[in-house]
Amino acid sequence: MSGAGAAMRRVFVDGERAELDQPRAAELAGLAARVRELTEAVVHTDVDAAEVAAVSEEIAALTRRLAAARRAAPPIAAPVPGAPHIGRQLANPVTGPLNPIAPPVEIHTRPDRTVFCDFTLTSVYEGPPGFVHGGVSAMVLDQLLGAAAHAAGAPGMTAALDLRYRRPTPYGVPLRGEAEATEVVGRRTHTAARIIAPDGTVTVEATAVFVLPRGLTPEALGNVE
Ligand SMILES: CCCCCCCCCCCCCCCC(=O)SCCNC(=O)CCNC(=O)[C@H](O)C(C)(C)COP(=O)(O)OP(=O)(O)OC[C@H]1O[C@@H](n2cnc3c(N)ncnc32)[C@H](O)[C@@H]1OP(=O)(O)O
Repeated sequence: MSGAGAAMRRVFVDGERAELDQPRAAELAGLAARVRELTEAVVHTDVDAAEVAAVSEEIAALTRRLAAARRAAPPIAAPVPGAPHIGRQLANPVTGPLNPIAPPVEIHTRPDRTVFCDFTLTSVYEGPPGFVHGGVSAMVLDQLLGAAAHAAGAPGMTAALDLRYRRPTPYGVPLRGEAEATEVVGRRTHTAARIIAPDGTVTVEATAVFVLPRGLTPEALGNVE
């Protein structure tokens, strides 16, 4: 086996990546949360030039301190019996608590194997003035659709993603994402999802096809019921 399937096998099956226990993951999640606040402060700051220069220097020094002990690749969470595999990618750009660029979005699975998330995007994700960037909506939906395929017991990589932007998506307000698998055919899982604004308006609809890479089984990836 080669390519993505082989890489996933090395990380999730053979345990090639560093696996963090919960207390260590929580420490680093706290660090990432502070960096998210920093990012927002940078986007909105109006301090004077001297202060910008001084803060830039301090941040560069902090970066050097963190880089003093650097992993070769992002770590994953140690497996927890019964917990979904999806939660193991701690640095995922959508859901990863360790990744400052992730909102992060927490995805939940219902007993009927549909998935949902409640999340708020800040103005750092602005695309058109006052609204969420369409690529950011796509990224959240891709992850949510992937989670729906996973929840259905038929995970895979995104092979096709189709989006319909019905209305602009506001930021700074609570959004709801919903997704479900609609059909599983061999290694292919068809899924559908949407983002819903607080007034109930569906702002973005998406469908996607996920394909399990050749040579991998859902069971091999673990935690698929
Ligand atoms: C395994 C992962 C588990 C991870 C653990 C759990 C994670 C829990 C949630 C995570 C959620 C993450 C959500 C973000 C997920 C990404 O971001 S993935 C990154 C973006 N995607 C990629 O990089 C994929 C790149 N593409 C590829 O690697 C390969 O094209 C694929 C998708 C693996 C397929 O390769 P292949 O197995 O060689 O494909 P092939 O044999 O030609 O086709 C297999 C079947 O799929 C169909 N198919 C192939 N491409 C398409 C297409 N574009 N449209 C429709 N059908 C297609 C074929 O027609 C065929 O169907 P059948 O004839 O069997 O009915």
